[in-house]
Amino acid sequence: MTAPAVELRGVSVHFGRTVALRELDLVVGRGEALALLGPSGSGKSTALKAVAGFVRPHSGRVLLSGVDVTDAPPHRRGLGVVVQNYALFPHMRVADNVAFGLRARRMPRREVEQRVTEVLAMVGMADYRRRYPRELSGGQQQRVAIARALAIRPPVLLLDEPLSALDAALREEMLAELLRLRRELPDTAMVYVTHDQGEALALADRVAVMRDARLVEVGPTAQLYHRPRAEFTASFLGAANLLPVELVAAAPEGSDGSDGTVRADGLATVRLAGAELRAEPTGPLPAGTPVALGVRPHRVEVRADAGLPARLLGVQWRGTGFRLELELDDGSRLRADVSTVDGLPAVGERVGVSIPDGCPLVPAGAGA
Ligand SMILES: Nc1ncnc2c1ncn2[C@@H]1O[C@H](COP(=O)(O)OP(=O)(O)OP(=O)(O)O)[C@@H](O)[C@H]1O
Repeated sequence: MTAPAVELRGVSVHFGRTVALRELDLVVGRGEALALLGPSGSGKSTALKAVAGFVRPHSGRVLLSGVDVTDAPPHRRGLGVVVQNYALFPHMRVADNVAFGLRARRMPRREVEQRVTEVLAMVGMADYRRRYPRELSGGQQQRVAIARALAIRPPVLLLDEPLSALDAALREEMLAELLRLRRELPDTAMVYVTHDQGEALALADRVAVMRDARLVEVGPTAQLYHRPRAEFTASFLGAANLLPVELVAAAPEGSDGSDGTVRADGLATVRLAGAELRAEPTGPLPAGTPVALGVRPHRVEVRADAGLPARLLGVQWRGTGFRLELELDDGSRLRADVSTVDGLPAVGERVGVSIPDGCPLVPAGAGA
């Protein structure tokens, strides 16, 4: 079996008294794209720097293709690195920026030429090789930075918020470019640091959610989106409403459902504001722990006449639709995204809310 592209084993990083990363275990397969997703200060960049060799772990090991590189300097790790502010050499032309790592490796001149041409074409910058970085737009500089990182044909490309300095339209364009690059380079693993869930969902095969220097949850992107195990994941990835519910009938561990507590489809029954709903436990729900139902705003239906009784607290127009703020009769607040407010009463009036069966059920406070 081939070794994974990247392996972090119990990696902790301290900066003075600050613990920036706490015993992180993470594996990235060959050719796999993993997004490190989390709020500011959660330790994402520190994890990436530990892989790159820019910070020294306090404890734990870093392996690349099965080789322990914990003590190796960055330039001996053979990785491609792209950071948020491009960091091109300002006094060098585009072609020389891209050739830098190849020359440092003493690659013959002709091959350097070929490789520079190849990677600049790959990022759509073939016509800009004689420009200086200051003569390029932000998006173009970032393309050159990616070309420079790819020039050495690294087995792993590390990207730290590569789109965060770009405006919204350019971000979209670059995201599409990165997706195309992924298809062109199926053997290159990517570790992608972002706080933007949209980027993580679009690019990653798997997502690792981080919070307060810890890994909260890691799994295939769609699984984390649809079946988060932690409350924090549900709220961060897809901005779910987290509604405290009462568990009426759950799956006892090892139950096949024959005792009548769970139906054959594995859904549990919960009570929300006096009504019963069916929900999907995404992991064990230890007896007696409070549980929360993760309901994404676009799955909430609001009508004038039917459903759970609620009050409409506010309406925001968002161009593509409306975001409603609601309060159920038990006091829980929730957001709903709807395409029209036709037929709904005014703010302050009573409405009916319906929540579909099958929403994920998580232990309240998990991942906190
Ligand atoms: N060189 C440093 N010296 C001291 N503290 C640091 C250093 N680098 C990071 N930290 C601290 O370590 C913690 C994790 O930082 P890190 O940059 O990994 O977070 P992040 O999740 O990447 O955040 P952001 O999205 O804001 O970049 C933070 O509390 C940060 O202040």
